[in-house]
Amino acid sequence: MKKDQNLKKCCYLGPKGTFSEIAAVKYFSENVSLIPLQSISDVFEMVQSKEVDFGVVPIENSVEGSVNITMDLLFEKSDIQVVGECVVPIKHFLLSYESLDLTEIKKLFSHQQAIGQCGKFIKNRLNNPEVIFTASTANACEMIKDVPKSAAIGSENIVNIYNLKVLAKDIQDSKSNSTRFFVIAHSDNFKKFEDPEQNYKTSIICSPKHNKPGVLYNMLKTFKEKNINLTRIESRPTKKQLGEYSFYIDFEGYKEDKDVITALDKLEKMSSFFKILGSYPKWKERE
Ligand SMILES: O=C(O)C(=O)C[C@]1(C(=O)O)C=C[C@@H](O)C=C1
Repeated sequence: MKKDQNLKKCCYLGPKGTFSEIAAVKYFSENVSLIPLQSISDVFEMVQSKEVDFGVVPIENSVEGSVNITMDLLFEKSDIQVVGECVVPIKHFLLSYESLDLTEIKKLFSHQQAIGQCGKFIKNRLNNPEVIFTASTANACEMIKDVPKSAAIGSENIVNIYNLKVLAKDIQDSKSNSTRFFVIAHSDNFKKFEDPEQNYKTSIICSPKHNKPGVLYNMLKTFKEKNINLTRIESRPTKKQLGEYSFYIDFEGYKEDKDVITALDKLEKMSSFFKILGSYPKWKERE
């Protein structure tokens, strides 16, 4: 990656070799200087402090669902805007510094999402190893260095960085396993998108004001009335009281479109908490 003084800076969950790094490279190509950090929460803090221009964080996986820490930080942190999305196919490799038979592995290290995405392989092919969750897949590869009979789950990219042996390839349960990432920026650095030809998506969070029959139905009806296509709806507990939820909604459209403004105005009136996370170009694989 280039180290040019004039390049914009983008931080991500490191160390080098994570899927978050793959996402950042895929999204920005060579046009950014990459800064690996130790946690997703460090990425949010660095973006909030304006020390970097962008951060790349995982938001959801096709098998394991939402990345809760990212969901919660999007709720909590102010001055953060979602300015982009990127989808990365996730292929997991079983890696070690030793040449081991699969059944010899006593300790298995990886990120919780990666372990979840390889659940069937771990159950069917390994001999019930102790599973240790790590801050990232690349961090798992660092951690197994001095642990005998250990292995890590990580990306193909990491094999050469750490000089690892590949014990098994493509071990994810689903062949179409993929993770969606958000590109975040400080609101002050946010430049309005002005390409009318682009297809945009918008992400919001809202918590209904009242817990009564039909509340969610009425909230969602506002989108139907304006013919707005929802692409995702997820809930997270508000953490205030059992049974109270915030809804994370993604839909097609730009936050300043006339119909979107009308729908969101209505929705805000029904909400005790309401936040527009941002509008961003819908992800398209580049040729
Ligand atoms: O640990 C990594 O390599 C990451 O970039 C994190 C992460 C995640 O949190 O979902 C990203 C993509 C994969 O789904 C597995 C792990």
